[in-house]
Amino acid sequence: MSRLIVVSNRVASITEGKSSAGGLVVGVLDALRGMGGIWLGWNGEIETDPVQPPLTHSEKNIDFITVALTQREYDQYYRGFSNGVLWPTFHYRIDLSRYIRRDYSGYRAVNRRFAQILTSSIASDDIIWVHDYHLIPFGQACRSLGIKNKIGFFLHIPFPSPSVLRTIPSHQELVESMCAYDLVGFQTQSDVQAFIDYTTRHLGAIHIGDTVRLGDRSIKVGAYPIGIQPEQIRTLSKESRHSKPLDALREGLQHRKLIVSVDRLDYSKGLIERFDAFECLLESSPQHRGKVTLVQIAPPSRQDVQGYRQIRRQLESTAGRINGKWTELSWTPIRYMNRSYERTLLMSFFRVSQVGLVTPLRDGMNLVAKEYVASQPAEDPGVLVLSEFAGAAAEMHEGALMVNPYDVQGMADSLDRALNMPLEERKQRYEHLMGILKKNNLSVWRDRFLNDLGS
Ligand SMILES: O=P(O)(O)OC[C@H]1O[C@H](O[C@H]2O[C@H](CO)[C@@H](O)[C@H](O)[C@H]2O)[C@H](O)[C@@H](O)[C@@H]1O
Ligand SMILES: O=c1ccn([C@@H]2O[C@H](COP(=O)(O)OP(=O)(O)O)[C@@H](O)[C@H]2O)c(=O)[nH]1
Repeated sequence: MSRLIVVSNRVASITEGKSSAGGLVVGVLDALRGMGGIWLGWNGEIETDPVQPPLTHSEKNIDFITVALTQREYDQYYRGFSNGVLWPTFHYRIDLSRYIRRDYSGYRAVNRRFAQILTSSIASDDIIWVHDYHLIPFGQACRSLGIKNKIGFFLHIPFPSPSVLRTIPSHQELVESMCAYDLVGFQTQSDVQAFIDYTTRHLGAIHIGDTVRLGDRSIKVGAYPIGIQPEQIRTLSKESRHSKPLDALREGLQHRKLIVSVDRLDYSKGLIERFDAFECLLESSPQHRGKVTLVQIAPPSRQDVQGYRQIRRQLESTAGRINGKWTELSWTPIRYMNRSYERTLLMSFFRVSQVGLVTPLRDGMNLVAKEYVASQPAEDPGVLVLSEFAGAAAEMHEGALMVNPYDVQGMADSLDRALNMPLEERKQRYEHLMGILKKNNLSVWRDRFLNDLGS
């Protein structure tokens, strides 16, 4: 049987119970656990010495091959081009993008290095599944080393419209390199369409059915929205019901209603607009004052990348201003926490809340939206308030209360509606959403992608 080789920038530690913030790691780990294989990627370490050989170890049915980055590789590949250019541009924040030619060269060099490492572990019938924007040219690097295996690429973040993508000076080379894959998968149909638009308009590719033809290459393209394991999340959500942190949360709330939000501290997540919307709710619906608390969990992320420190400062000052204005002796409106929690605990927080507030300005998928619903008690479910710009909106728009995160008053109105929603309507929405989550769970995502890659 052919083996699965997963290649991604971030590699999870499989240690049970260890928290890992970030949807890619959570999703890929669950997918690999199911079938075993190899996982190649960065181990999160930065070496001061020149390039170190890769480290290997096995845990359960997964063999890990991990690589430390040198400081220069980290600066150019991860901090520079991946998170200083690709991330902001693909999330439509071209104002935050800082293109430096040297970083782009470093980005390509790390992709070549990872491909080189793979050559010593690969068998001819292995299937290679490459993940995310850090590794766009990885497939091409493999091809130039003579690797002929099936290679699929899945982009976890949005693919921008051609006019936005073209702001990256090396856009053409980048997208051409995506054509070295046999299958290119995206989170939503609009991402697929944007890729087809670019390749047909700017590369002269031909689009026929589910393939794009460029020269002698034929690349399958499709939408593969990443899912979760709803039953597993449901079980997790009940596991910590007697834990100290949950007791502390309950005690602090004093029977008030709870709105909960969980995001990496990233400018794409719409945190400032969300805090403004919560304040707008307090202003426009006085009956909620003193009766509802917003808990925002926001673990710091990529703090050495430009744009992230600034959003952190802005959020601290927004939360401080709102709390300064509205706090009473027995009530703090926003509880803002810059730390990560284990998923088990997060799911239990979701379970005791009345509203899950997920309002990114752009997001590839947003697994938190799905986890929120799966954590709810069927007999008294909370309401998901969801941004139309999250990838999850394509599947969840009928069951969630949809909002435009740029419309602060609109979000406040939806919060008011969610907080007052009758039980019957909440149950109907929940049942509908759970049906979708079960139908397109994480195994379906993995199997659909791998079947299409293998066929
Ligand atoms: O590895 P980091 O730089 O610390 O960042 C964490 C991860 O963030 C992004 O996650 C994305 O994948 C999710 C699952 O498909 C999706 O729901 C979410 O919308 C995306 O933003 C990033 O794409 C990963 O590569 C990072 O590891
Ligand atoms: O303190 C935290 C915050 C987040 N997460 C997990 O990290 C993932 C975040 O994925 P999402 O797709 O929502 O966004 P991303 O961070 O990948 O952009 C979800 O599975 C969360 O449950 C976690 O385990 N602990």
